[in-house]
Amino acid sequence: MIIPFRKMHGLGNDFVVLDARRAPLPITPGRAAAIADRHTGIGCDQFIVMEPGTEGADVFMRIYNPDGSEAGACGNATRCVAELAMADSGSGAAAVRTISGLLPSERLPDGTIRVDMGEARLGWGEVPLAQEADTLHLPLSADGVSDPAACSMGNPHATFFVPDLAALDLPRIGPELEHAAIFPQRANIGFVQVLAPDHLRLAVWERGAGLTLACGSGACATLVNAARRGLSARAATVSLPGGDLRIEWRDDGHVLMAGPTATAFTGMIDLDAYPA
Ligand SMILES: N[C@H](CCC[C@H](N)C(=O)O)C(=O)O
Repeated sequence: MIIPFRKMHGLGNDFVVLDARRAPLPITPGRAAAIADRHTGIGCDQFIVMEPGTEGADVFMRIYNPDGSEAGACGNATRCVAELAMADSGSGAAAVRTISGLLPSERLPDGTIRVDMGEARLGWGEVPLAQEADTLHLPLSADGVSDPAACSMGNPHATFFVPDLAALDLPRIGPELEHAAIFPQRANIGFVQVLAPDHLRLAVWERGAGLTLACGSGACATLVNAARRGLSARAATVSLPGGDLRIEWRDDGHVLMAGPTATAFTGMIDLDAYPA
């Protein structure tokens, strides 16, 4: 089955996007992982399938990590899929549904996309954690980092506050933290340096993907955790290796994320060339 694909990214966090809104596609976790492989597939941080929208959504977005695991949120991909839905409808707004909820999105005058990423979930059972714990101070550490906060944006995030990001060996400590026993569904691990109350520098070791140039849900979780700790305001610029996102934790608990989208190229893919 030969079909078109679109290679997109949000600040370098890159995606292969397939469109299954008009007809279902034979996608399995194994085939998603094979297509995401950067040597034997097209290669991407997340594999995205657009499906028909339900219950007020213009589109349903299914998210696979390169290890084949399905994720409940992907902020950078949400902006990209919202952009595609808006281009199709000719409107300046679109609602994207994921397995975690409905995400209203809009194009801002400067051309960036702002997504209401929904409420940050702060309870230990919502992150989720394996046992009851104070999500502001988790009993977890690794070489050079300790005492993270945690929350969910529809996917699990831990946030370590560090004095100097450049001093950390993230490929060494990321995997052990991602798979720590306290995270029954693993977790995305953020490392943040607070530059100012309205400016955070963040790097994320992503669950199922490793180090990425940007993580939208991670930027949201980081801002929320920093504000909860009194280390930042409720709105800030989050600077990731791939660029900046503007994040706001609204008084109603919803988290707004604004940032760019880009299409790198389009092409055709033969799904039968990839093992199901
Ligand atoms: N690795 C994440 C999914 C992608 C998140 C990230 N790319 C974003 O922009 O939010 C997880 O397993 O929860």
